Amino acid sequence: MSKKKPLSQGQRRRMRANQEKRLQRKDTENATVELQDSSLGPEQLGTVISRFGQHADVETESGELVRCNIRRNIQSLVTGDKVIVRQATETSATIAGVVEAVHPRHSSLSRPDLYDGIKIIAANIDQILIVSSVVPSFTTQIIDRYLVAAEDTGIAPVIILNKIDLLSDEEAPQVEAALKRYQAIGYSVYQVSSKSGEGVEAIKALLKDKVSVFVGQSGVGKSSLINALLPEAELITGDVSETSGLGQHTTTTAKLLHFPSGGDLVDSPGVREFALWHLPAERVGWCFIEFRDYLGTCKFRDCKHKNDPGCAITQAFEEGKISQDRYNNYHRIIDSLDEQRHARHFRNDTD
Ligand SMILES: Nc1nc2c(ncn2[C@@H]2O[C@H](COP(=O)(O)OP(=O)(O)OP(=O)(O)O)[C@@H](O)[C@H]2O)c(=O)[nH]1
Ligand SMILES: [Zn+2]
Repeated sequence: MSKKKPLSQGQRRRMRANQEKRLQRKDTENATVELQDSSLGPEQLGTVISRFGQHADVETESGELVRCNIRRNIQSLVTGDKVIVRQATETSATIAGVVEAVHPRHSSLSRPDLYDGIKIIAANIDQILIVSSVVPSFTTQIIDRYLVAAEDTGIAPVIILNKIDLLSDEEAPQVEAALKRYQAIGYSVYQVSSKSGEGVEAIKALLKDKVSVFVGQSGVGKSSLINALLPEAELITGDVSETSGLGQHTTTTAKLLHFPSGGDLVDSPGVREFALWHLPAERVGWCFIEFRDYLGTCKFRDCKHKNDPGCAITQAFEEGKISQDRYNNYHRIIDSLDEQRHARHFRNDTD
């Protein structure tokens, strides 16, 4: 008769751990079964209207807004995502559906995040509307920074100059010339006044059939412009607000809204603050779209495109193929990125 050897402490521990794992697995299996048992309907296509914690508000193809649980295997889910949902057939509970899967994104907006490195804040955006204003002063520096940030995402940027009711005859020629330079390199430019309504119809046409975000510095008139286009919008303020009777939650998360004249808006304080953060210098050059033809043809691979011998960018600038303004703004951006990097370096040193 063979006598079983008593288990060692280590073996006991391992066995116990395995049992616990098995039980946990059963738990999750049960949870899934429970959801299936609560009679979920067929799969439908939907769009994430907003995401908060473990839940998402999804608009189904039939236009219904459904608060959903999110399947655990879904790694990332943000406003604008196209999803497959199943709705509970008996919908007395607040949570009335499940997000089963996410379709691949054609674009995403992200911002730096203290913990994760990069945090995606919205998906499937078609165009970034860069709002600038003639007041307090018109400046291409800011526009170019936003253009670079937009080009980096691969989402098409459009330039909107707001408050044209305040444009003086004195300033007008200089502003017009700057806008023409943007058109010459391929950007669309719109001039509006959210106050007088001038140009607003053209913006409505621009928004149709697209998902747009408005970005720009504080005070340029983003809220005013959105109000002119979306009169019934509960504009995003970062306060707690209600979403279609589905209960209270904080809407600092991006939210998708429909324009009555067609097209969608994705908005949040975070989206509006979308800006240039750290990009490698080569990437900044590529984001100046008229530089692309010349990139890679400079004499030195690490060319700074400044006083370097054999620089194709500087040559193009000298030949008038790149404007003085854009050339200067490129160097301003590169210099400011260098400063940021130094500041970060210094902070890290003192940690
Ligand atoms: N004259 C004039 N004033 C405008 C126009 N659009 C906005 N304003 C004014 O500009 C100021 C700033 O407008 P907001 O819409 O709050 O600007 P914002 O870009 O949303 O600003 P933040 O909320 O700080 O990001 C307000 O006093 C508006 O009334 C315009 O077309 N013409
Ligand atoms: Zn160069």
